[in-house]
Amino acid sequence: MAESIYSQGTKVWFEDKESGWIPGEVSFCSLLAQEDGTVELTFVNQRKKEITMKATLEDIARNSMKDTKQSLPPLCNAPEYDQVNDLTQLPYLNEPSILHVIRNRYSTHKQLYTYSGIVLVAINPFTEVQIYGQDVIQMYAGAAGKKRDEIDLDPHLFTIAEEAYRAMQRDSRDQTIIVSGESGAGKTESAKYIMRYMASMKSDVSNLIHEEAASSVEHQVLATNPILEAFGNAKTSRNDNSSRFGKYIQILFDSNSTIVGARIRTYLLERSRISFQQRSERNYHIFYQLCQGVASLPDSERAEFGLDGLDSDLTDGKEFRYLSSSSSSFKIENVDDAANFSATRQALSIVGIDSGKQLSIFRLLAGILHLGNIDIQHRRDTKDAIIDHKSDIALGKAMELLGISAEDFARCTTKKVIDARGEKYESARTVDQAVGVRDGVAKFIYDSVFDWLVRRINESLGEGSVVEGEEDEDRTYEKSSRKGQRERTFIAVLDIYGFEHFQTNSFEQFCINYANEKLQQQFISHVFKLEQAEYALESIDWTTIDFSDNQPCIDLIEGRLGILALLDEESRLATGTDDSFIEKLNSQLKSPSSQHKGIFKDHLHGNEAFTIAHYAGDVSYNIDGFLEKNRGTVPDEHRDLLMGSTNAFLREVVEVGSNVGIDNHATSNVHHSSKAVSGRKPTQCSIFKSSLFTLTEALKQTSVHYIRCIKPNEDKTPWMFDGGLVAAQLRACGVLETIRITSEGYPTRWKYEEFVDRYGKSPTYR
Ligand SMILES: Nc1ncnc2c1ncn2[C@@H]1O[C@H](COP(=O)(O)OP(=O)(O)OP(=O)(O)O)[C@@H](O)[C@H]1O
Repeated sequence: MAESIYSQGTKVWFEDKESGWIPGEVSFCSLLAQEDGTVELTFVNQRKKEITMKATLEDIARNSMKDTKQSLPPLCNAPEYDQVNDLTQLPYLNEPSILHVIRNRYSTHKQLYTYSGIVLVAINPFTEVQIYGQDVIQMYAGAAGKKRDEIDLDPHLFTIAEEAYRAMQRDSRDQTIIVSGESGAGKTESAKYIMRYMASMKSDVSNLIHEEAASSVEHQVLATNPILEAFGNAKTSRNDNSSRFGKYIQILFDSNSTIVGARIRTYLLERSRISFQQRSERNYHIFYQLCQGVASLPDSERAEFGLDGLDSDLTDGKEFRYLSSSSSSFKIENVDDAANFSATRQALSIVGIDSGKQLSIFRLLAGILHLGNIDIQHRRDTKDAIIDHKSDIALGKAMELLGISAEDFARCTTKKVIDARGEKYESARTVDQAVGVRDGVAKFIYDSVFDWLVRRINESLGEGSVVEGEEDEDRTYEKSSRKGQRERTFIAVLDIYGFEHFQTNSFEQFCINYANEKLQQQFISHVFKLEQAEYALESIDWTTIDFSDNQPCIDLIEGRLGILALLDEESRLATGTDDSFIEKLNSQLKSPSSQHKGIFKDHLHGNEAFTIAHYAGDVSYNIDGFLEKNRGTVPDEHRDLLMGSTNAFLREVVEVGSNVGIDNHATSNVHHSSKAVSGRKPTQCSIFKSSLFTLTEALKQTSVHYIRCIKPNEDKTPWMFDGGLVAAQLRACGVLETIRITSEGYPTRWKYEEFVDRYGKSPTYR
């Protein structure tokens, strides 16, 4: 059979600098030496270039040249496969063939979705497409219970939603739909369509989307979207509505498969955005909504908040430092912040956060904005920090809103208390330190407000005040839920940031890529198991097939003496700095005998960064700010000030914010059965690690479905397909890896009849 693979006229793909891949064909082939089966192959590509290669039949069968390890050109599929719904139906599974099908479906036929086995590949259209209406929902719901190839419907998000719903009903088992992809790829939009689909299963969805004041559970579940977006999304250079946190939303169903509530977990809200935004980016939407919508608030609050003046012409009103670190306009094209403010308020009311509580939230947000306007200067001739008197008004306003004494705040911010063998004395902070403390307080309050909101939504939508992680142990399928109904199973949507690799990568990318390593591991083992199951079904020997596991990379990050452990150790030392952290990394992880050799790599530019060989490629992390971001907390004096505030809501919020970390940490310590680190404030990475642990454990208990969102071009242009960009994302999200696994085994799949039809003929070598 090997002889006929590259017979004359066979279509192949060639790598091309300009277009990624271009077609070509075998123009001539001859068997040079019968004894070792050496064949000379001549190809001509689309650019009329001739390429000649010598290969043995063994090389051809293996698809790589033994001597050079060079690959032979991948084979092209026949044109009738150009639009297949499922990539795994391709007789030849290789990168160019996959790209060709996806490109053809997307750019020519305006089809966003393609299956790749258990994965749905979703390409962002960057324009409105009429495929999510009630009529379409009904079509997909109408196909209930049928297999994909038994229905005459295009691949769709709704197929995945429907499959999850039916599997939940059939198996009484929890389901998770993992939606991943890079920023702007369409995860949040996809997650919303799936949630709408679920919400519509027993209701009239047109009501759910348009009706103003319904209070059905479905409506409450959908109302979580605008709330989370207002508080957790921001304009970034890549996406005007970018989610700056990960979320796992479980939609809870009773035994009649009716929605009875929802439960939300969130991961790692980006805190740094509160005090600083890059050029052309914004702070969280809610701040602009509040400034633009303040006119709609009662007069007393309007005066108290001190935001007036901003509601006239925001483009040149940059009164608030926290909203003006980027030089861009405050406005987002086609976004009406004032209208969105009323939508956010309405959604808050729907989930049971009344207007009194809403004002309490806005009071804290206004407090944060004024806090940012407190100027910190040098005391004359020294480096010591003092609060500039010109910002006394901002200080007064911020502290009035936060219910804290301005004098106490000013003192604690400019001076720190040092405890030297039981004797306490005050020492001045530098300006940088004081600014860091001021911003740290703002970030801490905002993060706590976010945690509080999530907890309130969970209480109101069915979870009660269950601590994250606890319910995984305690939970039974018959756990009682709200309104006296019984929660039986859930369908969850995990909307999580994909693998990130920027010019400069920091703590956030490190955490995100760590999460992706964990999810990738589960994904690959899932795919591998399915592959094995298929071989078993066909009675094919699969014992020789191996796949590369990313466990060594996970060990490097979360192992006992791995990067996270060293980061935490250094963060807890009063003397710890970013420099001492990287020195520690280098000394502990870089020795020639280290088990992490090849995964923890030298950085070309010395001690500013470290490099990890991730499954999706090498990423260098700049260590600047790692420790500060990881500590992520406020000094004890400030915590005391916040906890002693006369603003009862701030106290409540700070309590929730402080406990989220501690609960997580305690849970993770139980899980890992290591000694509880009592009295220590959990660091950001330890909180993240334990919430990831809880997540991966939860995923193991559910049946998982995968949606990989892909950004087809950087310019957000509808129907434009940049092959190189798409290939990189398919690699990062594991689609190409699954193809590789398949290729390690049996990459060519023909139906018996097709096989006889093609290979039943005699070889065509001359
Ligand atoms: N199915 C779709 N139909 C039409 N437009 C879409 C669709 N999916 C995404 N978009 C467009 O792409 C933009 C980015 O999508 P989305 O916010 O869902 O990306 P994301 O992957 O969640 O990004 P981030 O990680 O930054 O939150 C949307 O605001 C919308 O304009």
